[in-house]
Amino acid sequence: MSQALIELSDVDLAYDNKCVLEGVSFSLESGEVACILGPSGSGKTSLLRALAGFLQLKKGEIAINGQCVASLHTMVPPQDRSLGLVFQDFALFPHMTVQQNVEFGLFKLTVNEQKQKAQYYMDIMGIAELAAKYPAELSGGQQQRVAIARAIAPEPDVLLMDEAFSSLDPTLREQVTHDVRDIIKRLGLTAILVTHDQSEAFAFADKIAIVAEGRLQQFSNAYSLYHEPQTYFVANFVGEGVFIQGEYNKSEACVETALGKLFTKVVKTQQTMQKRIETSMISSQNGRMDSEAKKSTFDDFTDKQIVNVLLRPDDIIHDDESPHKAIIVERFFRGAFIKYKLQLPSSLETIWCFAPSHHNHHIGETFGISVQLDHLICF
Ligand SMILES: Nc1ncnc2c1ncn2[C@@H]1O[C@H](COP(=O)(O)OP(=O)(O)OP(=O)(O)O)[C@@H](O)[C@H]1O
Repeated sequence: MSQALIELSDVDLAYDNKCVLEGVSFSLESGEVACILGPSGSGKTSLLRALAGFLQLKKGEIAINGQCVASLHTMVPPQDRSLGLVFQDFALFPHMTVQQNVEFGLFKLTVNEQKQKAQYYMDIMGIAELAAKYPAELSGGQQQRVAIARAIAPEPDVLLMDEAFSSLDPTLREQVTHDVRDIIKRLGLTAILVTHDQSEAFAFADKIAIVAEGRLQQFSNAYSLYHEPQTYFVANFVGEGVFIQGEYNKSEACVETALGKLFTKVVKTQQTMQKRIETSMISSQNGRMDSEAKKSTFDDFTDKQIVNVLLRPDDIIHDDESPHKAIIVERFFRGAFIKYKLQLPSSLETIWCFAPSHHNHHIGETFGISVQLDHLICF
């Protein structure tokens, strides 16, 4: 098994004994790209600062390349951690040209080597023709490329970026995010980006660490975060979706909701407080149950227990043949599809539904819906 390049073990962070994050553990292998994602004030930047060597740990350990760089009693300074840093405001030296900025971290090399290496990374970042310009003469996107070239030119083990794309306008941002990921992957760099923007995290990262409510909620790839959320917070935070209530029916081994009976199999997760159910099939219309569901156990649930069932807009299909009807309370035209907010008449709960754009209905109309998903998440 390959060794982790970065390993955080049971890390606690605090300011003046006020805890920000507790028990954070995850690891990254060489060449992996990760994002730290979470709401404002959740501790993303604090975690990056701890990785960079600007914030002392309260507990736990951070190792880079197998060497402990941070613990309660250890704080290897930033310059000795083999890191490249890119900040939200790029922090370029305004009195230096692009070339001088990129050469800045190469002071240990001869002048010739500095020029060659700077040229190489300016070429890679597509900024070679800007070499003689000053930061004030560059666009935001160009400044960002210079900041990354400066950070990676000394060939650090790890590239750390704090909201590195957030000052770019949305169109440029999507393209630059894509290009930078491409370059990072081509160079085989290991990188961590802090962001509050989930679509940026989805586009950029192999793995995403979601921090909120004082802890690491989940560390996994985007698909797992969306389809297999481990906590109620992640289910709510990632993607779009709502919870509707259901009642666990032990004798029929299903969850009864306003959209019919959902037949399920229980999947054990690390969570002890929260329960996740995975359906092998939804049979709200015909009451069927597949063989996997029959084999299931429901040890975590008691009969008639009320559970919250996560429904994503893409789980709800406009289906006029369905016995389940819903009233359109809001609609958002999105070009290729329409996003409808629907109210279920029997429970007054609201759910979302994506329908193709030609399924053009208006507020107040009622239409048929069915649930179509291969797994279902309940808490
Ligand atoms: N130097 C500091 N001294 C005291 N408290 C701090 C300090 N820096 C951050 N905090 C607090 O720590 C918590 C986490 O802050 P942090 O900046 O890490 O969050 P964040 O997720 O990066 O937020 P944002 O997305 O808004 O930048 C916040 O409650 C913040 O007020």
